[in-house]
This record gives sequence, structure tokens and C-alpha cells, in this order.
Amino acid sequence: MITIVDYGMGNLRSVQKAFEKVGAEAQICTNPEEIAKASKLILPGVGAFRDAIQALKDQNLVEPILEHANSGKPFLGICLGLQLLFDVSYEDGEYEGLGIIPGKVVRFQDQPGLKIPHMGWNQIDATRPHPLLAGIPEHEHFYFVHSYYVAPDNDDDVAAWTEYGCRFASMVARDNLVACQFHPEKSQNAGLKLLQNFAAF
Ligand SMILES: NC(=O)CC[C@H](N)C(=O)O
Repeated sequence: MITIVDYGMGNLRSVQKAFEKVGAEAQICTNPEEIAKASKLILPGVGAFRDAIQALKDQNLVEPILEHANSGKPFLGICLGLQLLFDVSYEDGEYEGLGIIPGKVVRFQDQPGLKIPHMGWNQIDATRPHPLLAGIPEHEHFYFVHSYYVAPDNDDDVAAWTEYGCRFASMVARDNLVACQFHPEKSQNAGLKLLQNFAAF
């Protein structure tokens, strides 16, 4: 069973429906004990970093999420759920993250002709083969909506890069943990394939 963490800030239903489309069952869950027992966990997220990390703390979800990430069990972060894994975000201030992946979350630099947020389809360039990218063509397009991006301290944690005014990490991976800046649940067949791969991960 795949467990989607519900902390009040995510497009949970679209993630759940996307899994259903690929024949995988996913439950939406707010209960810390349930989340601690999950076999596979999804941390989604849409909105402001500050609100998200506060919501996780208020709902006693930080511990179970850290436990799962450190347990070796499959873990997928999506968009803000990717950013929350890092040490700190500079979105509208400076906010401590979960500190699972060393690095920070920074805003795209303003530059002529660069619309922020980065909103729309863009390509990812994988750094190495990864089970979640199996069966997905090289340089495939996925759907993005974000104004901040993760800057991992270690390039080894980067599973894919994307170009948008700069080269940024669009997917990170370390052992059981994978997280993507783009929205697989909004990325049509490529996104469904990635989710199908996670269901088998
Ligand atoms: N779609 C989002 O919620 C984006 C996450 C974050 N607020 C960002 O702008 O990057």
C-alpha cells in the first residue's frame, strides 16, 4: 500500500488518482502512527515552504516522515515535498527544512525574459539510470510549477538536471529516497510511468 501524507497542503487527490490509473492503490493519511507504518510514502506539496514545514510540525508528522526516510523503505517527494527534504529554504525568509538531504532551496534569479514561476513543460536530463525512470525516454518532458529550486550540496544526490535560466536539480535520489521538482501526476504518460515505477520500487 502507498501512503500519501496529508498535511493539508497538497494536490493529494490527483496524486491518488494517478496511482489508481496505473493500477496501484494509494491511501491518503493524516495519522502519524499510520504514516510511521507505511510501506511506501509520498510527501506531496503545493504552496509556501513556511506553511508546509509548520503544518508538519503542528501535526506531529516530522518524526514519522524522518523515520520512514531513514528506514530504507521507498519514499517519494513531489514539488514542495522535494524542497522540504532539504536543510533550509529561502522562500520569503529562512526556514529550516527536514534536513534529510544536505542543501538549500533558493529562488530563480530574475533575468530578462525569464518568467517566474517556472510554469509548464520542460525536459529532464538524467545523471544516471534510475528505477523510477525505467521505460521513460531520455530528455523526457514533465510539468513544473515552482519559483524555487533545490541546490543539493552533493551532486551525487542529483538524479536529473533541468535548464531554466540556470541548470537546476529537477530530481534527487539517494537509496530508498527519490524526489522530483516536477509534478508526475500532471505529466501525462511520462508522469504515470514514473509513478508506476515507484509502485514497483
Ligand atoms: N507549486 C508549488 O507549491 C511550488 C513550491 C514552492 N512554493 C516554490 O515556489 O517553488
